[in-house]
Formats: sequence, C-alpha cells, structure tokens
Amino acid sequence: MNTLTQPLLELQHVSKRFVKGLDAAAKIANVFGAGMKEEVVHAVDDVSLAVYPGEVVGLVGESGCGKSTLGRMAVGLHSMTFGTRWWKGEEIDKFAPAIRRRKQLGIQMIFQDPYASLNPRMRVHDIVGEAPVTHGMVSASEQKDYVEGLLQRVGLDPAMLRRFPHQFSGGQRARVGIARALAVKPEFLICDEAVAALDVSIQAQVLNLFIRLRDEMNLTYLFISHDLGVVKHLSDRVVIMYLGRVVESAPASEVFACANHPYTVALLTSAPKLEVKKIEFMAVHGEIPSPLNPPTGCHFHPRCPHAMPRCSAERPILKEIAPQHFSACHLNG
Ligand SMILES: Nc1ncnc2c1ncn2[C@@H]1O[C@H](COP(=O)(O)OP(=O)(O)OP(=O)(O)O)[C@@H](O)[C@H]1O
Repeated sequence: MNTLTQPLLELQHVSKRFVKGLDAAAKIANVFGAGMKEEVVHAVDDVSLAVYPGEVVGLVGESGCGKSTLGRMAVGLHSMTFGTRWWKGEEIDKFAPAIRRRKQLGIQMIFQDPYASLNPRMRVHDIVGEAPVTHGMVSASEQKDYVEGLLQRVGLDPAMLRRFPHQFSGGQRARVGIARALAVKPEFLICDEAVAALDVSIQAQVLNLFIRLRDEMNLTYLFISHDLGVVKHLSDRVVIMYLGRVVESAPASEVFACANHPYTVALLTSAPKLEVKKIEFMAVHGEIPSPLNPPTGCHFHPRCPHAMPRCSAERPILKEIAPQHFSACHLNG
C-alpha cells in the first residue's frame, strides 16, 4: 500500500441501522400499539475504511458482524444511515442518481451464490453482455465477441455463451459471475464470500483466478470472508470486524504473526490448523451479543479475558500501535 496515493474507495464514519419488527404497511398505517416498538439493528457502527489502488483488503469477522452490509454500502446497494463514501476523491453520493450510477460502474460486487444472483432465464450472452451494451461500452453487434473474450479471460469455453446458468457447475457459475462483474470494466471488486459455496479444490482455482485477474487487469479488491485461510492466502491487509465495528486493521503478515486485539487473538487461537483448510469462527469463547442491543463500551468486553472496568464504560478508538497496524483496545493505553 502506498499511503501517499489517494484511496480508490474510502468510507468515512459509516453506519447502518436497520429498523426491524414493523412491516412497511404497519408503519404507514401507524397501527402499532403502545407496547410495540421498533427494534434497531446496529449492523455497522462508525466504520472508516480506505482502500488504495492495487490493494487486496480482507474483511473478516464472525457471521452477523456487518461485513456484507459494509460491502453493500461500499458498492451503493445499501444506503448509509450515517457517513460518507468517496470514490477517487469524490463524494459519490452527492451526484444525481444517473451520474452516480455511471461513476460507480467502477465498483462491482461479486456475490456468494452466483446461482441466486444470475437470472435463470437469461443466457450467458445476455447475463454478461447486457450491462456493457446498456452503458454504451460496446455496441449490440460487438456483444457476442465481447462476451466470448470475457468468458475466455475467466477460464470458460467461449462456446458456452448460449448456455443458461443451470447448465454450469458451481465453479463455472462463479466464473460467469466474475465475467459479469468484469464486463463493465471495473477497477474495484467487492467479493462477498465469493468462494464460500465452492468445494475446497474449486475454491483454490477461483482464488487463483482472482489473483491472476488482479495482475492482468490492475484490480483492487475488498475480499469479504469468514474464512481466515482464504484471507491469509489473498490479502495485503486484513481488517477484523466485531459486532459492526472495526477492531483491528494491519498488514496481513502482521495480523497472523502478532495480532493485538484480544478478539483477533481469540480468532487465531480458535483456528489452529490455519494452513490446512477452511477455518470458521466457531470457537471464540461465549455468545455473540445481539446487534439489537450491543454491549456498552468495547463490544467485545463480555467475552474478553482481559476486560477491565474501563472496557464496559468507554468505547476504545482505533490507535496506530505500529506502522499501519491499528487496534481498538484499552490494553494499548
Ligand atoms: N435487510 C436487513 N434488515 C434487517 N437486518 C439486517 C438486514 N441485513 C442485515 N441485517 C442484520 O445486520 C447484521 C449484520 O448483517 P451482515 O449480513 O452484514 O453480517 P455478515 O458479517 O455479513 O454476516 P454473514 O457472514 O452471516 O452474512 C445482522 O444482525 C443481520 O441480521
């Protein structure tokens, strides 16, 4: 990472709150009684994140910690409750919708389940080729050649362009999803558990494809995963989230060699066979608290072996404890 260059994408003090427990109709009709109240999920709570050109940032944490919500806000699929989003130095949400849509074509998202995100009634020719034609990047007469080129780039036979999604294997569908994202010439890919649904052997192939594409196409990635093995393999920098907040951020080698935050340490301790295969965050001691009612102070304090009175009273800020290594823990003073 070169901290002298401008971030490609930057989120500043971003939060997302979901209001639960009431459907839209009840809200409009205002029919809920005095006993019913809205429940607010604090999915993402004041997160700042800058991703620099060419970086691969791994975003990890237990299920429900807000990784997908953060990724969806980064690509503009979720609005932000608070905070701002900057793309190449511009506050992108200040633009009118049509201009914003065009500008944010440079940011694309790849989803966990390509089967669910690919229209089952469309052929690959259109799944991959529709957006670039709509956005005037290629003409309708160029679409076939363009899609064939993209299929080749992601390791699929160009002759497959007449097929429907169900005619592919899981690994091939993942590649179709990647081709679709690449079709609008993005610079930044947000990969949300992009290999989680695949067999381990296929995972390795698709991860290698991501690495090759990064080099060939100058891509930058935010790689969201609950699998430390995937993140270690791929990332330059790792950001650890816990219950909506970033608790640690450091170069990948440092996270794995000298984690600072007790949560990161617990994750690594619970993943002793890191090199072997998929690691899931199952063994951190204690229950994850509800994001409906997060603990005061440091969200991790009820599960933390080092908790002190200050930890339940005061939110720790992210402090730089070594060059480019940030941790939000009162143990650091
Ligand atoms: N549309 C929504 N409405 C209400 N709550 C939501 C919505 N989307 C996410 N949440 C809640 O926000 C919190 C964060 O969810 P999110 O999916 O971002 O976490 P995650 O870390 O990506 O988890 P996973 O790996 O299981 O997808 C969770 O408590 C989740 O239930």
